[in-house]
Amino acid sequence: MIRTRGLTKDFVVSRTETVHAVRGIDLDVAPGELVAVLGPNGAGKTTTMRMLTTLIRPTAGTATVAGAEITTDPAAVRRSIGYVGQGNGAGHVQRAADEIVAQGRIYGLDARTARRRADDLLDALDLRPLARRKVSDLSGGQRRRLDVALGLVHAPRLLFLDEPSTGLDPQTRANLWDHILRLRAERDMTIVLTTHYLDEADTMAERVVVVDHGRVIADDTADGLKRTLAGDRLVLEVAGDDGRPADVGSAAARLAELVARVPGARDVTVDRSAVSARVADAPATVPGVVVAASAAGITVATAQAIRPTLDDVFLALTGRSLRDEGAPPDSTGADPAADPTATDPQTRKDAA
Ligand SMILES: Nc1ncnc2c1ncn2[C@@H]1O[C@H](COP(=O)(O)OP(=O)(O)OP(=O)(O)O)[C@@H](O)[C@H]1O
Repeated sequence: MIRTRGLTKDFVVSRTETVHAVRGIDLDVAPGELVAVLGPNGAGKTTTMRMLTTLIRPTAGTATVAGAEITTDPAAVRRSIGYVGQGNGAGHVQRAADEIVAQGRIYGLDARTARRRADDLLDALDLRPLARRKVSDLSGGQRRRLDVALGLVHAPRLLFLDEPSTGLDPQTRANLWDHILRLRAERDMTIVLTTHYLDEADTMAERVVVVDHGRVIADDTADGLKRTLAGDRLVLEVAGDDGRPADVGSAAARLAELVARVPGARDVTVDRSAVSARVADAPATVPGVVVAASAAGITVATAQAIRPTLDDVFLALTGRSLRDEGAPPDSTGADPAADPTATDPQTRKDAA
């Protein structure tokens, strides 16, 4: 459904300053996949999505989206895709239902089909009671559902969602996702989304593509990434025979030796009565270690199997936390984010 090779975007901000927003991305997305693109601020997620949706032209590289080349046949790409951007695309004075119909008409649907599709989407996205409301009167979550309806009115095979749930409360996010996943199942859609929410990428996506400084630095299932890049952590607490610190310390040291023998165990550390280690599968490791400890006369008082998060994955990959917002952008000059007038000449041309 998507194939990119060496996809690159430089923004020439001034004669002395070029932002290397996307630095040669190779990405393949199969039909029906749900892929989350994850990365810190300024990583190049939106720029990549804007190239794939033909809103801006790449500086270099190739990309085929839904069977059409983005630079030579952008109209064919646009017919096959839906795009829900970061801002609210919906106008402010139209009524919700009219907005969807108008969008359908823009995509070349005849009036009847546009109305029928709008009707279906109002039901599917729980917008029916709001159909006659002005867009400006809708809440953030309702607006976001309307945005999704606008992205889906021409029944695209491929849907791009740029941070679909940013700013929504947890319940509204969950509700929006229920709707999106149901529609995806009904229509057999391919979905590519960007998100800042690690849990969202973790639970919704079958595949997570981690982007940093304009490059793909990891690409796997969330579980695969965690297994190979972060690993589980095992934390065991020993109980001393009579509670004396010396006994506890020596029991912990002996337990650490046992843990170190677990195949694949690494970073084994002892902190007073606690032994901690990285292992491939912590829950599966606990019983064997507890039995071996007991056979050696060591009582394990508590055992915790700690699964890594995608943030641990990002930390392992980059040494930074994804939760630290405001990662510095890559540029050969000053920070373009500091200059609100900085725009890409190509963007201006495309927007015109
Ligand atoms: N029109 C533009 N002109 C100049 N620089 C730009 C332009 N658009 C994006 N950039 C820069 O390109 C880099 C990548 O931006 P992009 O919006 O793709 O990041 P992102 O990963 O989507 O970030 P966020 O999570 O904050 O939305 C940033 O350094 C950004 O400042």
